[in-house]
Amino acid sequence: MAWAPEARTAAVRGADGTTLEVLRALGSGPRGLVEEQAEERLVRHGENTFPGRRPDSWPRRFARSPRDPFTAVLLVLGLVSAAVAAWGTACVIAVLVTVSCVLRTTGEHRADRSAAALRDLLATTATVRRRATAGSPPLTRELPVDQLVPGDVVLLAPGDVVPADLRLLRATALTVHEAALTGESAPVEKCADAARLPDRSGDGGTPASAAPHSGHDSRTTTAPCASPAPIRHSGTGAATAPEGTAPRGDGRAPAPVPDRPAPGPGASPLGHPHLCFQGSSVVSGSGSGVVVATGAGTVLSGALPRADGRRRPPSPFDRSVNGIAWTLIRFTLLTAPLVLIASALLRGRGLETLPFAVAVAVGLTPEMLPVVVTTALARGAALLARDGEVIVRRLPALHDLGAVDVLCVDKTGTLTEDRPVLTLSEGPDGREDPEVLRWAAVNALWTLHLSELPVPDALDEAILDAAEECPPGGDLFEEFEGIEALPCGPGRRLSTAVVRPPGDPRFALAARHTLVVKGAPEDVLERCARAAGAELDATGRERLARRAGELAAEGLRVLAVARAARPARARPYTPADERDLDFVGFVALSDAPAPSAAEALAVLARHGVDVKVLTGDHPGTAARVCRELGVAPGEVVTGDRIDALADAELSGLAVRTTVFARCAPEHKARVVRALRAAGHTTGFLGDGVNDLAAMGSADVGICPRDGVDVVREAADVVLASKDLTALDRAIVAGRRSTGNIAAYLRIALSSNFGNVIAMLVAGLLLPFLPMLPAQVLVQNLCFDAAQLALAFDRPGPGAQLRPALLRPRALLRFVTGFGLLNAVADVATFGVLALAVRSLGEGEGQSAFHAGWFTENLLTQALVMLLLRSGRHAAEGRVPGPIRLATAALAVVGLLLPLSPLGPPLSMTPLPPVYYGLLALVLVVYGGLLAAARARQPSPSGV
Ligand SMILES: Nc1ncnc2c1ncn2[C@@H]1O[C@H](COP(=O)(O)OP(=O)(O)OP(=O)(O)O)[C@@H](O)[C@H]1O
Repeated sequence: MAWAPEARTAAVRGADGTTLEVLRALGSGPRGLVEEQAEERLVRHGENTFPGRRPDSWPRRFARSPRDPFTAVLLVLGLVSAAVAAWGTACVIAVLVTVSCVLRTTGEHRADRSAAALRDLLATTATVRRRATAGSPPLTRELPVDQLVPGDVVLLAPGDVVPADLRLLRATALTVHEAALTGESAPVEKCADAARLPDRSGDGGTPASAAPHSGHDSRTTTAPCASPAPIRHSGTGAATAPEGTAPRGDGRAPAPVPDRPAPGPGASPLGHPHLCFQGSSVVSGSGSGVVVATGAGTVLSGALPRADGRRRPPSPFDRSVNGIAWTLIRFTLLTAPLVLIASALLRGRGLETLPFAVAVAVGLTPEMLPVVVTTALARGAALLARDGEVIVRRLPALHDLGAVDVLCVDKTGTLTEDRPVLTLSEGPDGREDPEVLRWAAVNALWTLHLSELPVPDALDEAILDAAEECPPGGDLFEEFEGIEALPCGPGRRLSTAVVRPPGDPRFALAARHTLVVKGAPEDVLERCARAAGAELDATGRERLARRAGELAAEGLRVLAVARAARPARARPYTPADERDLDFVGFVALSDAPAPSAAEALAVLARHGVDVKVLTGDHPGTAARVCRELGVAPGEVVTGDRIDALADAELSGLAVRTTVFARCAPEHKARVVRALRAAGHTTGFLGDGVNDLAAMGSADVGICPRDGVDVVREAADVVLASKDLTALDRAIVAGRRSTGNIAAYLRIALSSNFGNVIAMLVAGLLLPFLPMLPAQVLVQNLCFDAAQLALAFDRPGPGAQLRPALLRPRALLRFVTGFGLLNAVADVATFGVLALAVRSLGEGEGQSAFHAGWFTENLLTQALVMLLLRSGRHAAEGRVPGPIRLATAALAVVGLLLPLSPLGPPLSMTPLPPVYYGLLALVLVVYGGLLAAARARQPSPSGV
């Protein structure tokens, strides 16, 4: 990977020397900066703006605008005209390029500014430690990420996006995802103390497990990671080492941590286990670090163009709008040589036809497409944001949202309220037993207390609420002391708390430890060896699993509870210790369906969106919830079954299936990929770290505003709440924007195509050029200005009923059909003109012909805009403001320009009045044919 030298220097500097040396070099300490110091640094270093978020200035954007492919084509045509000294054509092309660049730059600049304002609404915060004055104690508070400065001490927890480049001061089982930087999908272990990491670089680092321990629990904060992350309690009497130092097993004063040697100049700082980089995300564990680089100085900032280019596969927007654009460009580039060859072969003309050929090619170019696309999408996004319900983080995502025909959602919190309430606590014999709830509560309490989860787990909170009200009650904090927690995590469906009776920490190892486990019945039961004092054999396990299934079929969320007593030990616990357990019983919780979910699902179905539920929960629970919401669950497919299928088999199954249960993150991602492979435009709505992979695999990632940071950063669309009704409105808004873009393409391309054919026919039939290059280009300017109104149109209801995807083939068919119709109208006009100008002399006759055709072209364009705007309903319904104004203006210019003082310079003279009568006749017939052909067209969403 290549990064900016500045980024490399800052990162390498952060890796260089001991932790204390780094802190000293940064003028900071483990207690964080003083507020005044931080303010002064903010002025000096500037804001820590996330790379890629700094909007470009207008002039810079304008300077870049000719890089757009359509503008580039126009510039090439302009240069060709200048090369053959066709200065008129070259000048008009220059005007055209300037106008389109100014419009596009202004549109994009405005869209960018409002997108930046929207992103500010979602401003991610970081947890920092700062002091009010040098003598005051440190306070931990949330700070907008852009306010971070070098030297700030930042705390990290699962789900956090690392807000700047950090040198770790403390790390507890910390693993981070560095895919944004390295493309590596597996989480990477990070450690504050390089010497304690497993030896990966051959520098003699000592694994923590080999470190000596004192007689009491020496649970330090810098041990290496295990997966999933064990979370250590620092309040068990262990001497917690001051940050930047290594705790000693002998209880003496901590010693400075020996560090790995710094990498040489030019070496990748990414290899450092004690550096965390902006843009990576915390998967598990926790930690703190001092900021070594912010803003443009971060490694991500230096590597962004490459990182960005690698991240996103082509979206539906790229495939449709961009695909169409490139087809048109190829076509346009072919036009000029074709015209030249045809007029040379058929009329024996030479290079003098070049300006005309260039003008025809320019006439074919929909140079306003980028302007219309940006305006239509930005307008749709702004309208959504105004209601405060939906924020579109990436403009093309609005188009993609409109194209979504399959929406994958999780169950908890989307279809249900995620406010579980305990309904049952029963022992192995099926009888009510409050003891089961008590053990579940012990697990919940210490898991919540010891794990730094991004959001408290709703199941744990519900269990604690129920335990408080349930006799014998008692203070669970006093009853046990928590030592360690292995929480649930992506793909892990159980949690374990290790507890012991409270007592003097010096005798900690004399007491026994109890592992309290709760989680998915299948996962807990397979780790149980006994139930109700007797051995648990396969039959017993099956009976209990059946009971769990019965409870789940009632729509309850079922958790099995188990425990095991173990001799006390200092060594950390890992998932391997979750075995040989005593089954205690089941707790079950009800989670009511979300009030608006049933209605929202029905509306989505009416709008042609197939909703699929991808949940980590029990198949029975998922199926029941779906039924309660009026959705037939059909056969539920579980994660195990997904594992057994090849990609091609999964595609077929995924399309047929509505509910997927017991899904780990990779199952959700595979299902999403399978649906895309089957040709569906797939959206994914999720809010947890375990949804990240699926979000990245979907065409559109959607996340509620209170989702964890890393998921929100990955999402294309953010919802104020996890409400499917709001999402439906966003989908409809996306379809409207796409409808407008499609209308522009249909109208611009079919009239351009028709004109080009007519010009070629006329060029071959007539002894003179049917239109002078300047006329072609002025006409083009008028079309462009009028067609901009399409970005502001309100498409008819037909455009919102089905997923709207621009399909190049369907568009091509449409353009060919309607273009030919347009050409027929033009050729009919030739006949009319021939009649009307018959009596005029040669020169005047040509000018009158040019004027007549100019007027006809603008009038037919106005007619096309009215009749083809947005589906068959448009022809019947009300014509909205901007279109009415634009078409009226076109008609006025078309009728009056040849009569105005601008007429003669453009070689146009007034026509005899009889022409207007005949023209009206042609327009009426053309309008009738157009409306009839439009009525026979399939839905506008297909274009
Ligand atoms: N706090 C917890 N303690 C123990 N087990 C849990 C806890 N939270 C979840 N589980 C178990 O893990 C399973 C999967 O949880 P996960 O969070 O992946 O999905 P979910 O919340 O059930 O559903 P969804 O994927 O729809 O959000 C749960 O069904 C439950 O059995």
